[in-house]
Amino acid sequence: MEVRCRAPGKIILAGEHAVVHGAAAIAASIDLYTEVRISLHPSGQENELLEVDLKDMGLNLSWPCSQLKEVLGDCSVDGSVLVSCTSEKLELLSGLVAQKNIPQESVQLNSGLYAFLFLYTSILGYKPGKAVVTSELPMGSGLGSSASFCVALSGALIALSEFSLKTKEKKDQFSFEKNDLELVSKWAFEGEKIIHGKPSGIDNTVSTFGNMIKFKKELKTTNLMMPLNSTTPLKMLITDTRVGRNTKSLVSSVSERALRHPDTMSSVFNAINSISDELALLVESPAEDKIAVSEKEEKLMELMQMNQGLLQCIGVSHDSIETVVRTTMKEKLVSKLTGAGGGGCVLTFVPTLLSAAVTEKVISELEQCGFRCFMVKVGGPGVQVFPC
Ligand SMILES: Nc1ncnc2c1ncn2[C@@H]1O[C@H](COP(=O)(O)OP(=O)(O)O)[C@@H](O)[C@H]1O
Ligand SMILES: C[C@@](O)(CCOP(=O)(O)O)CC(=O)O
Ligand SMILES: [Mg+2]
Repeated sequence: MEVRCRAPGKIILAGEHAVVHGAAAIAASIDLYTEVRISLHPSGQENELLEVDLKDMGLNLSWPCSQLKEVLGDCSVDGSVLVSCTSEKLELLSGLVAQKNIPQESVQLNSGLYAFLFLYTSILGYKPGKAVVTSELPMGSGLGSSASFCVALSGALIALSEFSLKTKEKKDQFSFEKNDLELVSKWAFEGEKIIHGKPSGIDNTVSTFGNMIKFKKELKTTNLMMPLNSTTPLKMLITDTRVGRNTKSLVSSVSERALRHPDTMSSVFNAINSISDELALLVESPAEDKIAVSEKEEKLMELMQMNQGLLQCIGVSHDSIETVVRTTMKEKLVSKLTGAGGGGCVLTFVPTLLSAAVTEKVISELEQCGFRCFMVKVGGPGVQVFPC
């Protein structure tokens, strides 16, 4: 039995970091995907293995299923019942990965591998199988590679566990329904917790459901997730500064600053919340003629600019990000970091009437700084499963 599942990366138009502390944020899926293909092998054979092939990293690892069972213990496997990874379990998973002597330059993959082992064994138990992972997303650069990996993986695993419940004739008709999508997103969130420490849930939500969403984390009730219908297409240039960073440490540095300056940081988070609220209303507002479109674009750029200022003030900007902001500003274009910051990717809004010549000039200047630029389509589909 085999399935292929793909899930998109994302950009955050407003509200990163503040969303972890309860503010609203706006995110949209982009047309760059992570794909996970899983084939299950027949059980009851000798030397059964769970294999993972991270194609882009050239890393192929396997564990005997008997070893996984011995180390992780018996588990009651039911993909429809969510469980969180305990610190004891994480320790056991880290032991299983440590045995593989992963090269030093790939250690950032460790947390992804813990998430892989956790999700696979929690949803499918110790069934022998092979997962092949490929991704179009630059890893660790703010475009949500961790969430798209967790969503594509959870999607493939849920599809396989549901497939096994379906009658033979229906096996090639699988597609995710609303309940499946919610389950996929929740499992992916459990994976994100292993990678990020304290995710808000926005990345797995937008990667699962696609389009553009307004998201707000709720402590006591269900998170707010509101799809937004943008009335004008948004064109975004992405600049990858190629400066590596790690979401987990940036998120915890902001939390530490919030502990040191609770009132001040809470005012900043409130200001970011207002930016997200305003941006949500703006993208859905009608713009029937050219004047209305350009007024709307001016407002959007101003909101992005204010958000970048506040991100800088909470300590998550970086010299490379500021270089992109200054370089694009020469052509009156506005840029802001996207995702956790500290390097990674920067968004530049491309107004409808901007000439191709100016766009090319800006890209060329950014590339001379050693950055990589590309355009993305904003607001496409979320997770999709394809039977093989
Ligand atoms: N294709 C993948 N295979 C394995 N692990 C991955 C993959 N994509 C992302 N990850 C995990 O996610 C981490 C990057 O996540 P993060 O720091 O949140 O940055 P971002 O989500 O912005 O790319 C990687 O270090 C790795 O552990
Ligand atoms: C900083 C944050 O708001 C977004 C992180 O996105 P990324 O992992 O950098 O793509 C964290 C979160 O919301 O979980
Ligand atoms: Mg991430």
